[in-house]
Amino acid sequence: MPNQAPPRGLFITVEGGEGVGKSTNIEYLRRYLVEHGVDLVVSREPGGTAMAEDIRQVLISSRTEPVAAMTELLLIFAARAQHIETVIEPALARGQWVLCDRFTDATYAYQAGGRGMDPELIRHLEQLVQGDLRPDITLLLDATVAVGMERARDRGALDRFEQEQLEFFERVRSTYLQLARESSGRYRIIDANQDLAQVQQQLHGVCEELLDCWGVRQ
Ligand SMILES: Nc1ncnc2c1ncn2[C@@H]1O[C@H](COP(=O)(O)OP(=O)(O)OP(=O)(O)O)[C@@H](O)[C@H]1O
Ligand SMILES: Cc1cn([C@H]2C[C@H](O)[C@@H](COP(=O)(O)O)O2)c(=O)[nH]c1=O
Repeated sequence: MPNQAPPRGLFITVEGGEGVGKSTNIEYLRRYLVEHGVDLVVSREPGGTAMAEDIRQVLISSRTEPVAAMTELLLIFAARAQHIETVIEPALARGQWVLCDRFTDATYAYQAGGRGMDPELIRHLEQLVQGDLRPDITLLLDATVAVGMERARDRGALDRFEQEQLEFFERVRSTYLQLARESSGRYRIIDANQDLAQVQQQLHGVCEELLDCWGVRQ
């Protein structure tokens, strides 16, 4: 009898502005899903492979030379191409779930919303680099810019993106909220202003929904 391919894994992304709690809550999600038997790959963007992590360092390092918005955008998609081809696609094809800290919605929020680049340009690159690959579900951790930046500052030195003006982060936040409205079927908005226990209570509900969805796929 021919081997049957495993059902394709679920592609989950976590988005939000600086300091809203993505890393902290990805660890909560990872633990919950693994404890419930999910074969999971956790990754992040920019990054997720040795080469893409090198590109991440180039992107986030503070520097005196001004960085052209186009250079930034192309580096982000170069890292993404490497990440998709060597990590994300193979994992999904093996039936593993992929939980990724940021993906292309971050490019719409930061490069289009924050920097003012034309979203059509991002759509072209998205199609070129990703083909049909899109997240199945996106969790948006939404907090006010004041709350997120206070948490980011308490954590330590700020990187090149974190040194932007408050208006930049307001545009990033409103772009994320607009994306969530436009793709409401894919998005789950989590109120990340709350304390950690309350945030994780909201995430618990999403995890149950994800496991139900998994049951349907099996
Ligand atoms: N709900 C919360 N209430 C209070 N503090 C929190 C909460 N969530 C996270 N933190 C703290 O805020 C800081 C930033 O959290 P974390 O690094 O998880 O955010 P992040 O979204 O990954 O940040 P960045 O995108 O800037 O890397 C950490 O010190 C974390 O312990
Ligand atoms: C994927 C992606 C990321 N960025 C920016 C946003 C953040 O400031 C940094 C990554 O650091 P973090 O620890 O995840 O906060 O990169 C971006 O501008 N565009 C993107 O597509």
